[in-house]
Amino acid sequence: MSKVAAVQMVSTPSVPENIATARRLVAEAAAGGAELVTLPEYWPIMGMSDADKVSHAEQPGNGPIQDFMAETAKEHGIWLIGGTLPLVSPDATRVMNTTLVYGPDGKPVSRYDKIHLFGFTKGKESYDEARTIVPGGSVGTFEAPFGRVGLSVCYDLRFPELYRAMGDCVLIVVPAAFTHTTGMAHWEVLLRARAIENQCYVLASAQGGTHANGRRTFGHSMLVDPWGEVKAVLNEGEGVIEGDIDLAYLASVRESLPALKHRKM
Ligand SMILES: NC(=O)CCC(=O)C(=O)O
Repeated sequence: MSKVAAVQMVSTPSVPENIATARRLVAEAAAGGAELVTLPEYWPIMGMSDADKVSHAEQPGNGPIQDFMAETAKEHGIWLIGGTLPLVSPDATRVMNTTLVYGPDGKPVSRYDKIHLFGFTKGKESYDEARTIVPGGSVGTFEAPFGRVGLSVCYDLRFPELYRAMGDCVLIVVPAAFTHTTGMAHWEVLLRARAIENQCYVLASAQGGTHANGRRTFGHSMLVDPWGEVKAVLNEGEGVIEGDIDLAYLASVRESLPALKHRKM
């Protein structure tokens, strides 16, 4: 069995403050025995205006946010899935919303740029990520000691074909910042659906509270098992959830209900 953990945050407009919070919560997860820890979407910048978010973009391999993640993975000897951070894109006015994964030696092992960009308008609530983010174009996975891990970000959760394209994963991670409105309606159902249809664990690390920019995020960081059962959840506020990846259990679910073998397309 391998222990994994998800960090939930209510990020503020201050990068140093968010780094301090992430440092404390990742240390707590590692002290609890987690081998793999994931941070939420835009954990260093979620509380900022869109213009400020773009101005904090880092060059790949260079910047205080990436330095922190590399040092922290090494310090605790963990696999750190760095939620997302803004990385510079060829388009000077927009960024890539990127997940970087670090191994226990602190070296980067994988990169995934969020593919599906969120858009939503209901009454006074309106979001259009395409204004500040350039979409990625490739699937992201990496091999952890317990098996393949698939990378996705927030709104990606609504596109099941992305997860099929990852191949056979033991664990899917979903750093997120779901809105409170859409989260109430869809978050848990979508996470459980992805776990059930891919017969794997799903670990989601969320933003969960009211941010300085007025945005309210849903929280409910969650670990779901391959049968679709919720094993751990944190409703709101910052904190850590953890649980086990049990490969024998995953194999037993796939053996008793061989849906993945019955696929026709
Ligand atoms: N940051 C996001 O991708 C938000 C996605 C979301 O809230 C949704 O309902 O989907």
